[in-house]
This record gives sequence, structure tokens and C-alpha cells, in this order.
Amino acid sequence: MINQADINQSTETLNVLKQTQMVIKEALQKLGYGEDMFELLKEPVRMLTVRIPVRMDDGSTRVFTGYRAQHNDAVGPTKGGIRFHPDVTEDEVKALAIWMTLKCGIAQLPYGGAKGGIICDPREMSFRELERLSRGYVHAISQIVGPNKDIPAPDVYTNSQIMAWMMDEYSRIREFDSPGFITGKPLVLGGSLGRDRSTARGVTIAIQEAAKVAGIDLKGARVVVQGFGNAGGYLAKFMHDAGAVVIGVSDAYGGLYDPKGLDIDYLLDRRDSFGTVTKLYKNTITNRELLELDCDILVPAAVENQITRENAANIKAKIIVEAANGPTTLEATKILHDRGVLLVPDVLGNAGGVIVSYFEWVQNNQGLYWAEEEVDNKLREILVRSFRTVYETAQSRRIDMRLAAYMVGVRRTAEACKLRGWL
Ligand SMILES: NC(=O)C1=CN([C@@H]2O[C@H](COP(=O)(O)OP(=O)(O)OC[C@H]3O[C@@H](n4cnc5c(N)ncnc54)[C@H](O)[C@@H]3O)[C@@H](O)[C@H]2O)C=CC1
Ligand SMILES: O=C(O)CCC(=O)C(=O)O
Repeated sequence: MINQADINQSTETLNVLKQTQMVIKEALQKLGYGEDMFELLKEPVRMLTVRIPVRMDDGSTRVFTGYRAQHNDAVGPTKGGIRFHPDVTEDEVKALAIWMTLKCGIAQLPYGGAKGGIICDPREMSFRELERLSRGYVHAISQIVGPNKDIPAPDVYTNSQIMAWMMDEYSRIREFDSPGFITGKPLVLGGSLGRDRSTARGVTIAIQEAAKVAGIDLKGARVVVQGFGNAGGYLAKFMHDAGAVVIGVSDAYGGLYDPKGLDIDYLLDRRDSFGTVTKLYKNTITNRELLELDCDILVPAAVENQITRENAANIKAKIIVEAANGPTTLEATKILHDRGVLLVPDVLGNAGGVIVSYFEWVQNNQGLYWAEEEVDNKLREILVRSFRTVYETAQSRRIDMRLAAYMVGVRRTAEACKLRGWL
């Protein structure tokens, strides 16, 4: 059970690791596992902290701190993105790694979860400084990663160029070409068709499934998207193309709102490589105001802890699909569930990214590349099945979708740990 003392404490915990551990504990209890399984799964089995010296363009040297967390490798090699962000913390990277285990479990991919992060602000670094940082990070973690050990990918403020440098650095260290070391690569370096859009495609499929069960017609539905980067930008475009009206979008600096619908193609054209677009406008709203806009579907696609007990009661959306990892706190999840809002959690909603990363890795291993249609069809099949499994678990057990997703997601790893004789 979730510890009520934790829920009732005067300050809501925004520590994403603690929040995740509480749901993991409850999910394992409901599945009939004992305390020993929780002890094993509540933290990553491996956590590496690295210090990365980087020669800056002005000739000085800056030392950056980075992390790589590998949550559990009982099912197979670990997998998960790398985040470059000033707010990266050790606990955040650990939670992100646990969420990767859950996503892979829900989608039935042969992986455990991992995640990496570097405390830095790439918006203030030059192209060459970013290259040196990316290569330095791979050098520092090279002992614990590899195509059959732990396979990184993009996340916040990292992209296919950074994946290309990282793949090149790893290939140099290992002295052979290793495209399967990392996913989210450019196409000419072994990337998969559809990977760049896959997170948003997956979110779109989750929205379609959620809209069906909530009885909402996507045509004309009012959609608000927080974050206008890889996940949020493509998602806004897919929603617009599906006939929905995207009335609000935002980035790290603020939001844009038009009740008649925003011109998404125009905004995508004007956006910079960090998903920033609002700096071009004077008439902006805050991210908090954006989340509380009157709409049918809300998609947080930026960072953690955006919907908390402070604003959960003010959210007007009927459906929330989490494209971001960890955008809604545990308390907010409960408030929204009690209010009848259908919340599709991150570990299901944004699993499209890792699913197509898995396809990329399979294609690298086979040396045989698929058409985009094949990628899209396989993605749809996995996501629809995943959504239905989680939704039916939530309905039959009368629990919220987050707890249901954790139950479905953690089961494979727990079973694999048992079968390997670890517990
Ligand atoms: N890229 C991927 O394949 C996947 C990404 N995700 C998650 O989706 C979310 C967004 O990731 P990406 O789109 O890849 O990142 P991105 O770097 O492409 O874009 C991030 C967006 O969030 C905005 N942002 C940053 N800080 C913010 C803040 N404090 N408040 C409001 N907006 C803020 C940025 O301005 C930008 O528009 C993250 O939670 C990430 O973990 C999840 C699965 C896969
Ligand atoms: O594509 C991947 O392997 C991981 C993507 C990711 O980091 C995530 O789903 O949060």
C-alpha cells in the first residue's frame, strides 16, 4: 500500500525516485511479491557517476558530472536515453531508469531499463563543445555499455547528431563499427525510419485508444501540449493533422494560446533545435496557465512534476496522456483519478520511443532495414495491445492507470529475477 503518512505530509514529495518507489511497492504487493523483490527493484543494480573534463572553445577546461543508471538486466540488456539538462540529479536518473524497465515490460521488449544524464546546459554550449562532451561521456561509461549490455538513446536536449558522435566514439574505442551501441541515430548511420517521430506516434496511438474509451471524437477535440521539442512538436502536428484543434503549446520560456487553434506548421518552422518557439512572441502565457486551459486532451511533453496537488483540481482536460516522463505527481494522479480524468501514464503513453529504438537495434543486428510503413504498423500493434492490457487491468482491479501500468510493467522483470534464481 502507498504509505498514507507520506501522502498526508504537509509538503508534497517532488522526489521522483521516492514517488516511483511507492508505486513499485504497491504494484509488487498486489502481484503477490514479498519485501525482498521490492528491495531488489527499488534502486538500479548499477549506478555510475562520472566526471568529464571538456576543453571549452575559449581554451579553459570545464568538468561536468554525468550518470548512467542500469536498473535491472534480468530480462536482457538495459536500454534508455541520455539527458543533457542543468537540473539532472542522481535520483532523477535512477527514476528514469526504473521507468524504462516498466516501459519495456509493458511493451514486452527484451530489455531492462537504464538512463543517463549529464548536468549541463547545451543551450549555452557551442557545437564543438557539445561534441567533446558527448565523446567524453561515452569514454567515461564505455566499460558498462555496449550493444549487448546497455544501449543508450536520445532524451531531453539530445538528438541524432549527439547519438552519431557517441556511436563514433564507441566504435573508435572498440575498433569496429558498432551501430547497435546506440539508437536514435541519423538514417545514414543505421538509424531507423520513423524513430524521430516514434514517441509522438506512440502518444497519438495512446490518445486514439483513450479517446475511444472516453467517448471523445478526436475531430474538433481541443488539445493542449506542454513542450514543443521532439515529443511535443511532432505530437502537436499529428493532432492537428488528425483534425483536432491544438489551442495551446509551450516551451521552457512560456506558452502560446489561441482558442481558435494555433498554426502548428508555422510554429514548427520557427522553432529552434531546443524546441523553443515562444521567445518570438510578446503575448505569452505561463506554463502553469497553459496546463489549466479549458481543453479536452492535455499532453505534458516537457519535464517532471508539472501537475501536482497544487494544480490538479484546476485541470480541465478529460484525458491526459503523459508524453513526458514523470510530469504528474502521485498525489495529483490520485486527485485526477478521483475526479474521473483518464490519465495515461508515461510508461505506457511515451513507450513509442523505446519501441522504435528496439526496432532500430534489431535492424542494426540483422543489417536489414525496414520500410517506414512496417515500422509504423509494428509500433501500432504493440501500443494498442499494451494500452488494452493496462486499461483492462485498471478496470478489473478498480485501480488507476498508473498503478495498473506498473503492475503490468514490473511483472516480467520480477518473474525473470525469480527464474534466474536471484531471489
Ligand atoms: N525523445 C524521446 O524519444 C523521448 C522523450 N520522452 C520524454 O519526453 C519529454 C520531452 O522530451 P523531448 O521532446 O525528447 O525533449 P526535447 O529536448 O526535444 O524538448 C524539450 C521541450 O521541453 C521544453 N522544456 C524544457 N524545460 C521545460 C520546463 N521547465 N517547462 C516547460 N517546458 C520545458 C523545451 O523548451 C522543449 O520544447 C521528456 O520528459 C522525455 O524524457 C519520453 C520518451 C522518449
Ligand atoms: O529510445 C530509447 O531507447 C529510450 C527512450 C527514452 O529515454 C525514454 O523512453 O524515456
